[in-house]
Amino acid sequence: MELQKGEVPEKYIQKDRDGEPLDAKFPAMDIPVIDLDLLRTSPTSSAHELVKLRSALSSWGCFQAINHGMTPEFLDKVRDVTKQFFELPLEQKKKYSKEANEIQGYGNEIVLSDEQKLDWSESLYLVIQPEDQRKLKLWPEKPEVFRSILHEYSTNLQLITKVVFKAMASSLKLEENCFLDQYGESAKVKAKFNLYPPCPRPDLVLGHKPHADGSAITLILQDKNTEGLQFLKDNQWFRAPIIPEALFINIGDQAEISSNGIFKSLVHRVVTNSERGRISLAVFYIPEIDKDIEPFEKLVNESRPRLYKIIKNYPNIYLQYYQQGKRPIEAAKM
Ligand SMILES: O=C(O)CCC(=O)C(=O)O
Ligand SMILES: [Fe+2]
Repeated sequence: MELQKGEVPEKYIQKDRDGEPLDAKFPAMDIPVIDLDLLRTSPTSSAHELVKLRSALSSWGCFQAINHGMTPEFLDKVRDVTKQFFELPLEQKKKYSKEANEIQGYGNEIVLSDEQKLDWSESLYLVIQPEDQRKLKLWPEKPEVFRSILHEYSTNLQLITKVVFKAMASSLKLEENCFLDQYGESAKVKAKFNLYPPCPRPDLVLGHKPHADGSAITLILQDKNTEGLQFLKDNQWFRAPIIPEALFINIGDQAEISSNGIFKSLVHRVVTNSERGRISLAVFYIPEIDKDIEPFEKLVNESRPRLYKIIKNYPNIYLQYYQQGKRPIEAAKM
């Protein structure tokens, strides 16, 4: 259904709020801005960035990346095509609808039970890598530049994810390819375009329910004007600040496992706003499903025992646990 201003149907009203309205003004996260250019250059110039990166990923599990190789103008184009797609008449968007039991395509979140509270959002979910797994018939033809912009964005993210995984490894004093090798050359990269329309009851309704990502890492292009993303740390919600030219990068469960829990995959959610809608583009980097995902041996020692088992096909585990209302990463704990 298309979400409109007006009455909010019961199915969207969150019950287990802890007293506080969902749109309370929470503090902003204090996370660093990391310059990817400094990470690409000499070891000496990157040393300081690596310390910042390790500290950010072990406390907040996220950071903002600048000098990632995409211009602010290009990021605005990505935001524009996202907006233009969601502004198409519903009939046109439905041409790209998810088919039964499919996650790729346009629509609302998957409903797994009758009691499930619904998110105030629409999304378009597309595999972007490996290229031969793209389902082009689900890639919008309107706006006309949608496909070429997404292709260019995807090419850029391929380079960026390599830099980020190598830096994550170096910050842990590990061999720089260890994350990339564990996750495989054909790791899946999925793009999720989100629209959170204005909502008449932001105090009661969420744009995206609390969850941690099942990816290794997620790269988010945030709306330039409207905040909404929040992270839970020590039982308190914090707002993710907007830096228009930055990519917001967060750790998902699989990188928490590989790092033996040093990097944190935090629970996050998206709140709504009564005046303005919000768009975002989240890109998930998902290891090959037949790879063994487990803590790097060098990160297991007497002072830091092994916290996670070997797991395979985490997306499958994720769905089962999520369905039961449990945190999927529990399945991997020793
Ligand atoms: O909209 C956002 O900023 C983040 C969305 C998100 O957390 C997700 O799709 O997993
Ligand atoms: Fe997420």
